[in-house]
Amino acid sequence: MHTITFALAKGRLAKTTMEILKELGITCKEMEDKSRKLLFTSDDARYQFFLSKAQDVPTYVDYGAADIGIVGKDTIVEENRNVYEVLDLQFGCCKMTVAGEPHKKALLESGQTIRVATKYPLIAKEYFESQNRSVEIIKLNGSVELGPIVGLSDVIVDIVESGATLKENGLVVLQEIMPLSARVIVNTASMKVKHEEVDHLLKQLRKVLEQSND
Ligand SMILES: Nc1ncnc2c1ncn2[C@@H]1O[C@H](COP(=O)(O)OP(=O)(O)OP(=O)(O)O)[C@@H](O)[C@H]1O
Ligand SMILES: O=P(O)(O)OC[C@H]1O[C@H](OP(=O)(O)OP(=O)(O)O)[C@H](O)[C@@H]1O
Repeated sequence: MHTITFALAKGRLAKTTMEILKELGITCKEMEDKSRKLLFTSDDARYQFFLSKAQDVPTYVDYGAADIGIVGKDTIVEENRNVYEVLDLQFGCCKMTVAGEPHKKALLESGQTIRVATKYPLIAKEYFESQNRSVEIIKLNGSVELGPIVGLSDVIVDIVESGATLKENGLVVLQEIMPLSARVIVNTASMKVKHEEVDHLLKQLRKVLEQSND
């Protein structure tokens, strides 16, 4: 029996991720303490897990420091690591979009070079390349909607969930890039060496998803 190590994304996705693991019977009393400890062992000692910055989850999984990761599709695409994406967990659902002031639609559809502010430079680059659009990408680290408002950029590439942030700032979705949700990623070597354990976990996860869809 191999121990399986999970890398889990901190932030928005963490609560539901932990609830799903609980449904699989993977619990960790230790984690409920408010300590500075980072790496935890499950109560049955079969699993280890840790929470990290979402962007680091694919890195841990790529290097095999974690066998399995749970993280948003946006992070998987942007980090572009060598990992297997094996399951859509169907929560944390939102969309990657191009957004801006409504009158920027014409500029976006023209041949002119446009400025794009984003936390996701790779996703933006690949999207506009696929559209044969020439763009200048400006990397921001948060509150990306400020870009068009203060005149830093023409448009943004960013996540939209309820649309409230766009609306409150006079922006609209101009183009949809891709749907997003939390996904399971697996280290390529663990997929072979720990096949039995990984396969068993994925089967259980699929069952949990089916039950929640009923
Ligand atoms: N409204 C939303 N905005 C952003 N991300 C969302 C939203 N809804 C779901 N998600 C998912 O949650 C993940 C981001 O969660 P998190 O709380 O860590 O966000 P963050 O604000 O980008 O974090 P950071 O502080 O590291 O920049 C995204 O990768 C995405 O897959
Ligand atoms: O469509 P909505 O429901 O309004 O959600 C989308 C907003 O939430 C995220 O920002 P976040 O709160 O993570 O802050 P950040 O911009 O600082 O990353 C995202 O970048 C959008 O700004």
